[in-house]
Amino acid sequence: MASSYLIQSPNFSTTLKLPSKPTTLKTTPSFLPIKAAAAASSNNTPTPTPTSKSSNIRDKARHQNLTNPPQINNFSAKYVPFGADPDTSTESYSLDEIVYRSQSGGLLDVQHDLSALKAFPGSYWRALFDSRVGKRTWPYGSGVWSKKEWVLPDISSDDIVSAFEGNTNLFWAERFGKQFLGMNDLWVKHCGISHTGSFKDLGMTVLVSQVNRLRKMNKPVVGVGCASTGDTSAALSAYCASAGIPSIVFLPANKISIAQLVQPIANGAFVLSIDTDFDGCMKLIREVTSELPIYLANSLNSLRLEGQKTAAIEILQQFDWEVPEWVIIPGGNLGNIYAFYKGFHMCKELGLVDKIPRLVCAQAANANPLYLYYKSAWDEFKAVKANSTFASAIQIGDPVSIDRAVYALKNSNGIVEEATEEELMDAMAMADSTGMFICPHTGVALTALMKLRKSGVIGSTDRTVVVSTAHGLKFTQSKIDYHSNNIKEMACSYANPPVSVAADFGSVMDVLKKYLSKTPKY
Ligand SMILES: Cc1ncc(COP(=O)(O)O)c(C=O)c1O
Ligand SMILES: N[C@@H](CCOP(=O)(O)O)C(=O)O
Repeated sequence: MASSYLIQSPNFSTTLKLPSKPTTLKTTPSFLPIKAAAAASSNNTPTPTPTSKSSNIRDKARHQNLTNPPQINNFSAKYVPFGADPDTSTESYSLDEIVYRSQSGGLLDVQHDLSALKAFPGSYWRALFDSRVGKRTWPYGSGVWSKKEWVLPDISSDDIVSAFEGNTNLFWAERFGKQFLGMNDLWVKHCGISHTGSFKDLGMTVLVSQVNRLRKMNKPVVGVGCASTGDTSAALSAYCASAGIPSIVFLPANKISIAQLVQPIANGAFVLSIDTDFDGCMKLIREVTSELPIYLANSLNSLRLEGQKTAAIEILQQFDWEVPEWVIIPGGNLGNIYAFYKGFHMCKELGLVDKIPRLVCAQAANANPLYLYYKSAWDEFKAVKANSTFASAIQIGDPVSIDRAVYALKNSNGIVEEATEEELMDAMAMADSTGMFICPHTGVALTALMKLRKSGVIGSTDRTVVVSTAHGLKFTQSKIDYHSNNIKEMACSYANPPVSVAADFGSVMDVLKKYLSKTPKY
């Protein structure tokens, strides 16, 4: 048998058996608790275990830290200019600084000390992450914080603001795959089945936790603000409300769904409805956050992407660390496509897997600046005026993360596709007819899949994951319009309107018989 050693996982409830002891480990990391740490620090005086009546999961985590104090932590992360050459660039910032842009005005990236993480083999990280799933140990019960060492290694668990987000369902789209695409290995990662109904929760737990820490450090942060097409504002306001931090949201008037609008209102955010589009709101929030001590929560802030990247790691985990061929993601402001790339790339870099999937970014044809750039063979990027789309959360013409998206696509042999309004609405209706209840943005991603299947780029047996970014219940009006055949110049080919019928037995029987005569096997 290969040499192995036993440690207890950081949630203290699972003993991990690791294949081999890392040879380059110099200090005992904070997540090598009880047995290994006790051996490393034999004069620890145990403190009494809190009784279940007097303690909560946060207290228990604190107690574990007392009995098993964090050892010298090798892991760290800092901001660096996005795309800077690590051999020549010396510019970097602590994550405790309030900075969103590099000196040259470019984007930032959170850079982890990979050499410290590499002291542990991929098998170690796989076993550690797997050991935390399905537990309620603070904060590791969260799908994001179960990867804490790769997200915000320095933050105290006490400062974390979490709704135990992540760990979302990876749904086998058996019937949709077979019926519409001739595919047998199609999966939908339901990131929208989440606390506030979208993938934004993954990034917002990280950002708001860091703000919580900054405020405890007396840094000048009076509130947190964002521009939003709906989902970012919902997540921001919920996490801020949970931590008692003021949130301020800039929304384009009449351009987001009622279900999305009511979320920040209910969570007590200061909501500004502004007579412009998302790009206009984004410009305003950037100006405002450079004048006032309001922390910027959009994905321009690279902290957000550290949380969002965990969805990619989770997909690999859910496939027992087998890598799918394709991952398809709807794109708007374009932070998420880079977040997914980063999650996959880290897993490869740190030896958890040996390759990464090909990424597809799917845009609405009415808001397609990335698609046009891709089609020009990356010749020249031009922002567009985004037109109205049922995929309203990606009605964005000047995406802040354009450079990140291009990097992700170039380094994953990626593709960009687009979906017209009719295509995305039909795709949504087709998926719903097989038992899903997806949002229009997921309809955009499914359209991209259908086109790539039709052209033969994606094969019938290719393992493919479509990322569903928001809950369908946030977008019911678009479904109502479609199923009522109430959309101008759209055939609504899969509409399924309700049948009005008189309240008598004969009339009900007549319509039922007519219906049943058309159903197979009757
Ligand atoms: C539901 C939904 N899907 C997709 C996206 C696109 O994500 P990104 O802006 O990171 O490209 C957004 C937000 O922009 C969204 O709210
Ligand atoms: N769809 C987003 C648009 C803003 O994106 P962000 O990721 O940069 O915050 C939203 O829901 O507001």
